[in-house]
Amino acid sequence: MTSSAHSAVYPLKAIQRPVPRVLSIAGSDPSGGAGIQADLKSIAANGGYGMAAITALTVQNTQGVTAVHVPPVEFLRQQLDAISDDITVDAVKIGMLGDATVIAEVRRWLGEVRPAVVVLDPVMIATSGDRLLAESAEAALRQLLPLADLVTPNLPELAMLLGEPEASDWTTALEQGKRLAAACGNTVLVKGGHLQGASCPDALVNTGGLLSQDVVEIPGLRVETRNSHGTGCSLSSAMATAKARLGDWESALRVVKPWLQEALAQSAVLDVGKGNGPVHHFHAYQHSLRPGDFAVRMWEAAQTELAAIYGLDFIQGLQSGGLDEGQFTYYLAQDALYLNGYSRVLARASALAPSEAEQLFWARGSQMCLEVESELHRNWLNGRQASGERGPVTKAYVDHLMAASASGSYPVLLAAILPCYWLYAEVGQQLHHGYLESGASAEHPYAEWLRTYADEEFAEATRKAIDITDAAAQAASPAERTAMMEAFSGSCRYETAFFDAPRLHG
Ligand SMILES: Nc1ncnc2c1ncn2[C@@H]1O[C@H](COP(=O)(O)OP(=O)(O)OP(=O)(O)O)[C@@H](O)[C@H]1O
Ligand SMILES: Cc1ncc(CO)c(N)n1
Repeated sequence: MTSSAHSAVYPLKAIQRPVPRVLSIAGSDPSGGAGIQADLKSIAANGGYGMAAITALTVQNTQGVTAVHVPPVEFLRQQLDAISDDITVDAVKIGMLGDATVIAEVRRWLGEVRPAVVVLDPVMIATSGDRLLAESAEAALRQLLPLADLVTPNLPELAMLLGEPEASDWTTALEQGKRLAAACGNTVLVKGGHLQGASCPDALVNTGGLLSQDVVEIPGLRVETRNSHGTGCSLSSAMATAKARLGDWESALRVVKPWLQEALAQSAVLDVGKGNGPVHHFHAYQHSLRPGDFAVRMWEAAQTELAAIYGLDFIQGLQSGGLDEGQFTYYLAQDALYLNGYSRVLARASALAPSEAEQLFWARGSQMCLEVESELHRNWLNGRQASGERGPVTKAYVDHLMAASASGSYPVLLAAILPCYWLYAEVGQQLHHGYLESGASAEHPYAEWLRTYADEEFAEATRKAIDITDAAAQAASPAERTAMMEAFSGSCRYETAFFDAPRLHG
């Protein structure tokens, strides 16, 4: 491709760093919702590598700030220098500064390092109404504004920086934003968080021609929630990160605004604190599965069926030895028929498997089924009076497996296959265990059969089948996972019905 063709594809956007290195210079909120704790989460959630130089320690939770400690400013200098001596900082977000000595130190560092992106959140008063900047430091903060590329005041802070009354409507807020932007020569992000009403817009304001127009407004709906602790911190650090990643403020706000709206909307999930709780920075990740998660979900779904299985006359009779011989024969004969169909379904899983290891695993399983089938005929059904016809449950179960196989989805097929391994291994282990507990009498009429349940090779194959299915679920789409749970639960119900079939149809 020629370079002109390239610039035709990307006429406006300079894609910058894939993972920008973003520094937050801010205060600590031990409850994790605001300050550097919020910044680090916000930076990570928006694709950056987060760093933090701490200006001040607060004692606060979701109900308010009760104390502030500003460590000696020399220590902040050491933190800042340690970072910039070693690391290229792609973007900086500045939050709580505490007092004028801290502001002077940050000003010195900015002058020396000149980071490419500087976002200043002029934190003065917390959501709870507590002061986070000494009153005597307000003039110093005003003088720091021109060193930032983007300033993100809330409406009370915007008014205070201008020395005007607080705006109570959006038009007035935008006018104030223009005055501040003109005075500081940079871009102001005017935030609608403190407005009344159903809408909650934000706007980028620049009077120097830096934006596509003087005011770029991104509309938004107000989320009905008390959990707005740290929204300002989260927004400003997200903007620093997105600017470094995407190259311009407008693109940054277009991705950050809906992200923050969703973080507010999903904040209740966190259930943190009795006051104004934090937002859910990682809401986008909550649907992703970690290894083992899906196996746990399947296991939970199987519990009702397992309980039903243990309650069956067939299982109790097998355990006690009181099971009718004819029912046992029916069960064995149906098992042989079932295994033939199951073998074909495992062969299909082998054909769909994404790796040779899994292909081999299911192919071995398929072969094993046929071996067990002929073993049933040779050793167990030999000499017994059994019909060679598939009973209704056997037929329905195999049809269910065939349908999963016909779906063409490997994860769905595995979910349908799994209960035959898992529930059988589980029930078999319980029965064998019960047999040993009761003294392992050789007189037990089904002693020999109960001993087959102690097969460690089958237990090992079951563990592997669970792992493979769990991994397939991780790679599957949400819709496929829903289909997996359906297929899995369906097979669990057939496992129960299969043990109950001798009583009904034998
Ligand atoms: N209820 C809400 N619904 C949707 N967006 C909101 C809501 N409250 C705040 N926001 C958004 O959150 C961001 C921060 O706005 P806000 O004006 O609340 O800042 P702030 O007062 O500095 O925040 P903080 O609570 O951290 O001090 C803005 O993008 C704003 O639009
Ligand atoms: C440390 C800290 N910074 C900023 C804010 C503003 O929300 C806060 N509450 N705490």
